[in-house]
Amino acid sequence: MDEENLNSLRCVNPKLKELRFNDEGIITHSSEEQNEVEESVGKYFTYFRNRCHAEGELFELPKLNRKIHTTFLKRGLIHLSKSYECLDASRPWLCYWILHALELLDEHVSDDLSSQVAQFLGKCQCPDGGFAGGPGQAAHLAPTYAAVNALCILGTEEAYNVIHRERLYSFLKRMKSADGAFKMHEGGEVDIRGAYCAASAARLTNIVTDELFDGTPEWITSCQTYEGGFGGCPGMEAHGGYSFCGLAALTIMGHAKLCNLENLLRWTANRQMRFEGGFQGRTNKLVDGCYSFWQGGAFPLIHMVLSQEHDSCLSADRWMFDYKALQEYILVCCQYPGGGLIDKPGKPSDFYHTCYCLSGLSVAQHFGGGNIAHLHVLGHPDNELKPTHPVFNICIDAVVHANFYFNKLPLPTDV
Ligand SMILES: CC(C)=CCC/C(C)=C/CC/C(C)=C/COP(=O)(O)OP(=O)(O)O
Ligand SMILES: [Zn+2]
Repeated sequence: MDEENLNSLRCVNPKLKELRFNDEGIITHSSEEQNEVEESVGKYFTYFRNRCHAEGELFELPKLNRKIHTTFLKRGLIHLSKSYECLDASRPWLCYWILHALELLDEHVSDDLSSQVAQFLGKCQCPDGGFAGGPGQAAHLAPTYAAVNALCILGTEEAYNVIHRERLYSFLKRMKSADGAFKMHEGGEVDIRGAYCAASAARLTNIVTDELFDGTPEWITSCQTYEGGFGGCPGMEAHGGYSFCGLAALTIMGHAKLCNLENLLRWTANRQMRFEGGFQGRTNKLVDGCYSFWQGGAFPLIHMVLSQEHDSCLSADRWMFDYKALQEYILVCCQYPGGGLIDKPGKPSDFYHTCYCLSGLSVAQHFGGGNIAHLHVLGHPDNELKPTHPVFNICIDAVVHANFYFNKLPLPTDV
């Protein structure tokens, strides 16, 4: 199409009316948005630096406002505002997001509240196994993953005993298709989240059998795209959320090498934004604090597998991503003054972003060099979070404790 036609098309098609010109040529709608984000993020960095200079040495360190985030989180465990009504089918998720954020901050939940949460999650468990988004709803793999994670974070005998392992196993088997993929719920969509949610819940509760994941690693691998990341299903666009699910599920199944890890590493590393320091979820999209974990969490997993093969080029001082820039984005741009963390400047806080921004911050602090031996806390030393387990995204001590408890129990007999 020649220049003249292109110009008239822009005028005719209302969807393209956002297109603007500048001296260098066309600015697309998405590059316009990218410019706006860079401008607002830039203001935050500038504001932070000016404030540091004004207030002197003591304030030169970006600080995690633990107190205000803790207050926000603890209130959410007891009371949710009306704006959370739309998450009525995601109630175990809310428990998980809040509990995980609190454990990262090393905040204690009282025995009484812990017991109330465990009992509530028990009400979300379905008679035929698995957990639903709320009491009386249908079992679904996503809230099942969230409920198992939340109960493992609580880590009490009462919480562990909520999980009916035999029925959980039966539910997971019912969700499995012949090609190795998992559907999210009875009659529901098949996508890579299903494989991860099933693998994570099964591994934590020690109900993994060869039969349960027969063909699953191959199906997951078929979701890797030409870009290097994973799509939700074969043929879909690569996305950080799906890539994490694919890689973490393959890791649980001991088959991470089935996919092309070099391509995945290149694609993931290139999703870190050169100006903002945070990650985008997919090519040509905007930075978002939650991808600090969905993308950032892939590095320790990739490191774990590749370092077994190429020891020398993956030593602790060969960073796979800019862990300082990620910490800076989260600390400077993603803390909401009223408590909680956010997607990007200008957005309100919510429990999802609080959970995944803090999870990403934990990864950047503890796994910047790939393995846990090297801690790099940007800013105030008090910013240090507990290390999250990059496979399950609950803290490592909670995984160890759950393994200790469930690995003593026998595998379920076929039901
Ligand atoms: C365990 C589990 C259930 C994991 C979920 C993983 C996850 C976050 C998947 C994201 C899916 C997706 C295509 C989002 C795009 O949203 P968007 O278009 O609003 O955002 P974008 O512009 O940043 O891509
Ligand atoms: Zn987000």
